[in-house]
Amino acid sequence: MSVKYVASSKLPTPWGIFDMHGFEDPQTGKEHVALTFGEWEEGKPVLGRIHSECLTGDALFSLRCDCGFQLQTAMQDIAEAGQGFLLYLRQEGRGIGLINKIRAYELQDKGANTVEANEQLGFAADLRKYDMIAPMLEKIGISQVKLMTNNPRKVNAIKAVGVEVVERVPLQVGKNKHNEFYLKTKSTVLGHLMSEVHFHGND
Ligand SMILES: Nc1nc2c(ncn2[C@@H]2O[C@H](COP(=O)(O)OP(=O)(O)OP(=O)(O)O)[C@@H](O)[C@H]2O)c(=O)[nH]1
Ligand SMILES: [Zn+2]
Repeated sequence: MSVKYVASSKLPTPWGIFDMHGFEDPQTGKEHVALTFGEWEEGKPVLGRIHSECLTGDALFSLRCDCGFQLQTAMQDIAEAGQGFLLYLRQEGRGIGLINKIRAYELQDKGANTVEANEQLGFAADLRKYDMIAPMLEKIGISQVKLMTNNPRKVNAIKAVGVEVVERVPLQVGKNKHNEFYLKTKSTVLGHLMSEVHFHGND
């Protein structure tokens, strides 16, 4: 199995007190985190987000993408719903890593889109893997998920590792003038489902 559960603690946030569970992947050396909020009956679908690390958006307030806004909104929505989970997966830059993402941003500053930049660097558009989520979800007692995402390919990749996704919940936040082209590329090239109507925040 790809990841090992290590320890749990409380995580107080502006939206409420989550429980935080740490996992280690001995093969990659990556440390992944699961947050849980409230309680659920085993076997019932649970609202949640499977979030890929974006240091720039999640921690450094970048407006180049929508990651930080999605992270905050997901945590807020989970707390408001009274129950839910968030898996924070350490696969920065869709799996190419932080420094390569900065290289990709440099190419994007010169006109490439997010996919072209990856390809110019010799990477596929999306190198993420989801095999670690099955043991993480099992540990926190979840077998069926209502997944907050705009990415149907991610839904399929998650189903492919044996997780039942019973519903896709759109998570369209954070559109601004710096990420307009990026979000457009995600919807036209990467297949993300974005409707103009749902965008809000930082316009
Ligand atoms: N290589 C690369 N990675 C990026 C870029 N912008 C954001 N990322 C990474 O993309 C990942 C998030 O993936 P997204 O494609 O934004 O969204 P998603 O997870 O597929 O779908 P949602 O669930 O709708 O957010 C994070 O790991 C970010 O670090 C970029 O321009 N180039
Ligand atoms: Zn981002």
